[in-house]
Amino acid sequence: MTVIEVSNLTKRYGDTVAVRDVSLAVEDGEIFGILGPNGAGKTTTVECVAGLRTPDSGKITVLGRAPRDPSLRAEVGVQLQESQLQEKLTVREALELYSAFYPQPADWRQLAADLGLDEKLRTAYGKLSGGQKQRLSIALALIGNPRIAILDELTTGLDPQARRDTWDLIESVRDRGVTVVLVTHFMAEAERLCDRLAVIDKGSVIALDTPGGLVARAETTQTIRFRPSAPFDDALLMRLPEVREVRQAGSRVEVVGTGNLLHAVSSTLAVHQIVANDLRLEQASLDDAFVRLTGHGTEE
Ligand SMILES: Nc1ncnc2c1ncn2[C@@H]1O[C@H](COP(=O)(O)OP(=O)(O)OP(=O)(O)O)[C@@H](O)[C@H]1O
Repeated sequence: MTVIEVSNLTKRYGDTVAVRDVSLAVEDGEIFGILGPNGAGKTTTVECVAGLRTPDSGKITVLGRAPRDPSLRAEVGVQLQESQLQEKLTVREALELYSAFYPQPADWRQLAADLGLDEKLRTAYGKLSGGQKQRLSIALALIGNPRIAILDELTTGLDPQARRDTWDLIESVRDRGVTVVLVTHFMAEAERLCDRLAVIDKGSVIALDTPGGLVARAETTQTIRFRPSAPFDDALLMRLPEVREVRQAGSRVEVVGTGNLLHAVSSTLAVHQIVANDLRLEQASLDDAFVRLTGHGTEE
C-alpha cells in the first residue's frame, strides 16, 4: 500500500528552483531514503510532504489525504533538521508537553526507556549531548504514535558510534510498524537502512530504486581476484559478456566486469574444471553508484 505519493512536485524560493518535478511513492512499512548532496532539495521535499511548505505545483497525498489535513497531525511524526527546544526544558517536560498535543500519545516513559533517555529525564535540553538531543527528537517525532515518521539528517554531526546507535534506533522504529522517510546525505546510512531510495540532485530525482538496484543500474564495475588451480587463457573469460578485463600476474588472476560477474566467471571455470582458490569479490558501493549517476560526489 502506498502511504505517501508525490507527483510532479515543484517548489521555488524566488529565482531558485529548490525542487523540480519530483515524483515518488513511499510504501507502507518501508524505510524510504531521500539521498542527495547539500542543497539538493531534500528538506524542501519533506517539508512539503509534512505540510510545512506549500508546493508551487504538483500533488502530494499522505495516507490518501492532503498534507495539511488536520487529521494527519497525529499520524505523521516529523523530526526536522533544525528543531531546537528551549534550553531549559527538561527531557521529561518536553516528552510530557508533546504528548499533550496528541489524542492517543505513546507512553512517554516507555519511549524514553526505548530510546535510552530514562536516565536523562531531569536533564535540561541544553545539557544533552548531540546524540541525546537526536534521540529526544526521535522520541518527540514518535510520541503521537504516528504511522509515518519523517526524519531529516538525523545523524549529521554525530560521532560514528552515536551514528550506529541511531541506525539501530531507526530500524527499531520500522520494526514497530512505522513507515520511515529518512533524509540523508550519507551513503553508508542509505545503504545500511533504506529499503528503497530516491536520489535527488539539483532538485530532481535522478534515480529511484533499492540500494542494490542503484549500484547495479549505475553499471559500476566489480573485481574478482583468485588463484586458479590450473593455467587458462584470458580468452576463456574474455568471451563472457560480463567480463571487461582479465589480468594475470604469476599465480594470481584479476577479472573486472559488470552484472552477474561472479556467477559467470565461476561457472565457466567450473566447466573447465578449474578451481578458483582464495576467491575475493570487490563490489562497487552506493558511493560509486552516486558518482556515476550524478557525475560528482555527495560532499560537493
Ligand atoms: N527558505 C529558503 N529560502 C530561500 N532558498 C531556500 C530556502 N530553503 C532552501 N533554499 C534553497 O533551496 C535549495 C534546496 O534546499 P534544501 O534545504 O531543500 O536542500 P537539502 O537537500 O535539504 O540540503 P541540505 O542537505 O543542505 O539540508 C538550496 O539551493 C537552498 O539554498
